[in-house]
Amino acid sequence: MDRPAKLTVQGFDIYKNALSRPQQEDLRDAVRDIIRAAPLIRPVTPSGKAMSVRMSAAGRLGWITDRAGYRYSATYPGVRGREQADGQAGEQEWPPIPEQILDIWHHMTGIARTPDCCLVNYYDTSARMGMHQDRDEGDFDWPVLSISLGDTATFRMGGVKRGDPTSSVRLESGDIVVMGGAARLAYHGVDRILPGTSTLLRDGGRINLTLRVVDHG
Ligand SMILES: O=C(O)CCC(=O)C(=O)O
Ligand SMILES: [Fe+2]
Repeated sequence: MDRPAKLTVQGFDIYKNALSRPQQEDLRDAVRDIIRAAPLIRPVTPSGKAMSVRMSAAGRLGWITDRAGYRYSATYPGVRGREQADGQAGEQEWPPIPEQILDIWHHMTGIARTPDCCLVNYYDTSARMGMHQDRDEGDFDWPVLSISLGDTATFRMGGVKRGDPTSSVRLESGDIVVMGGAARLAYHGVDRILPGTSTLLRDGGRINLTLRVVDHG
């Protein structure tokens, strides 16, 4: 994997076309394995509103949200079919972060430390994500790395204050974004998914992976 060309927009480092089609297919299959172990759930925000994005995670910690708040959890909050036929949420750990995803993190960031969380977001063509900061981690010196797979998204980037001017870029399958430095606490969100823009995912939609060092305590 070469170091792809970088475009910087409002402090967000955007690497277009960073992953080849075979790499994207390999990642797609790795994500399928994660989702098999920890099926996608549609989380609710602390106010009780269902998110349009569905989520899973891999790693030591997964980011979750429910009525109790936004946080990282060492266990999967959903109900797993086979072992949890009684309908009780389990005390099941998240699956490990696949090696090829860790390789991308190390290669793109140059950071030796392994991320704690690989959040998996699945957007169907009507899903979006409102403008927000990623601020549930314990240390904002570590960047967040994001990988896009499947249909193109319109990704909106702002500043560190809500209401700062924004601009948007199209993130296509195989693009990588690194949010570090000034952009680490910048607002960002996904305005929309452009249906039919990729053949990577059989049923369409978009997968976004975000890698984070959580570093609590
Ligand atoms: O889907 C994306 O590109 C961004 C996801 C995101 O901002 C997040 O999961 O915090
Ligand atoms: Fe985010």
